[in-house]
Amino acid sequence: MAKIYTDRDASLDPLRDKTIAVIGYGSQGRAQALNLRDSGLDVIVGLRPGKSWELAEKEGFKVYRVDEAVKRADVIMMLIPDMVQPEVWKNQVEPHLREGMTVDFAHGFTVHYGLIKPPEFVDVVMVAPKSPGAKVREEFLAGRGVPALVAVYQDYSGRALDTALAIAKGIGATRAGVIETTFKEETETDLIGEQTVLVGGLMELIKKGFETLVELGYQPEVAYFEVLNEAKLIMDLIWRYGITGMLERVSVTARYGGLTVGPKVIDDRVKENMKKAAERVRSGEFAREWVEEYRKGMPRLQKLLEDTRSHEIERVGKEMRRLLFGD
Ligand SMILES: NC(=O)c1ccc[n+]([C@@H]2O[C@H](COP(=O)([O-])OP(=O)(O)OC[C@H]3O[C@@H](n4cnc5c(N)ncnc54)[C@H](O)[C@@H]3O)[C@@H](O)[C@H]2O)c1
Ligand SMILES: CC(C)(O)[C@@H](O)C(=O)O
Ligand SMILES: [Mg+2]
Ligand SMILES: [Mg+2]
Repeated sequence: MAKIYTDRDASLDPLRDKTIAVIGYGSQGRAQALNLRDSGLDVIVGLRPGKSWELAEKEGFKVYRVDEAVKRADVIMMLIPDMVQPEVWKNQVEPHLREGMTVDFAHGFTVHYGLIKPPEFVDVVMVAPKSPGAKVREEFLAGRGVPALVAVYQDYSGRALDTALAIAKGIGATRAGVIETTFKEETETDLIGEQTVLVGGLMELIKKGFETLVELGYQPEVAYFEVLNEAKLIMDLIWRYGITGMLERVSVTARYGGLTVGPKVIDDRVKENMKKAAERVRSGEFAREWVEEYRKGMPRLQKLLEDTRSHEIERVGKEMRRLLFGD
């Protein structure tokens, strides 16, 4: 049984009288910095000059260059993109680390795949929200939290887990539930999950469902409402009530059709494909490919993004979202 921590099991004490430097003010950085500050903790932000710097200052933070922020802090939160972390670490973080500091990650990628090798005199922990950054903030403001995973990679002080749990509490995650894991388990499950289900799988399922309806001659707007907009509404039912709970809340016709046809569409070959993707993550092959793509300037990523942007579902989606949300 997984070890799960909630608010009762965590205290903010390990972070009191400490300065936390949140490095990066993007998706996770902004959400976590704001939540930690609202939890009464001392937070500064480390960045390079640019839009994020202006935003963080506008939102009331003292902002410093990364090296300067590291010098002023006791706890460093590495919330910049995974591929950017190794260089920033080498040039601006590592040279200024002092004995007994804590370094926190929101994903284990760089440490697990050996792109960052922390010195032995610091605690190395991870608090990985199982959520996009915007929701980390939104749920916190609503008095709730998103679940997270917590892990200790290196326990120099003997109190690394307490510090990690304090971070989890400060960002609101213990309100929801925090599971203890390892850097390896978090890194591999996060990558496998986002590639096969959350980002890759969902996106492809919706696109292929849309293409199928449009190719059969149905109106693209009808197809959009059917397979994209309503996917969120059905997902909300699964999220809140579970799969059986969702089945209980759709028509008996949908229940029978879904249960009989679903496994024919998403068949065992899909699972075999998922296992292949998982193997590439577990062997480090995906990480090597991604590092290489990043070094080349990400031409493949740009091309794929452009193809996605020009897909018909995006054109129709823009119109339909204007109707739904007025934007
Ligand atoms: N995005 C998510 O929802 C999410 C969810 C869970 C975990 N994570 C993890 O959180 C970490 C941060 O990811 P993110 O998506 O929030 O990042 P992001 O892409 O939103 O980070 C952008 C921020 O990093 C700053 N930045 C970029 N390069 C920099 C540099 N050289 N020096 C200083 N600052 C720089 C930018 O100014 C900006 O403030 C990653 O490890 C990621 O895997 C992200
Ligand atoms: C939000 C996700 C997909 O869960 C996260 O893992 C990420 O990499 O952005
Ligand atoms: Mg991820
Ligand atoms: Mg994730």
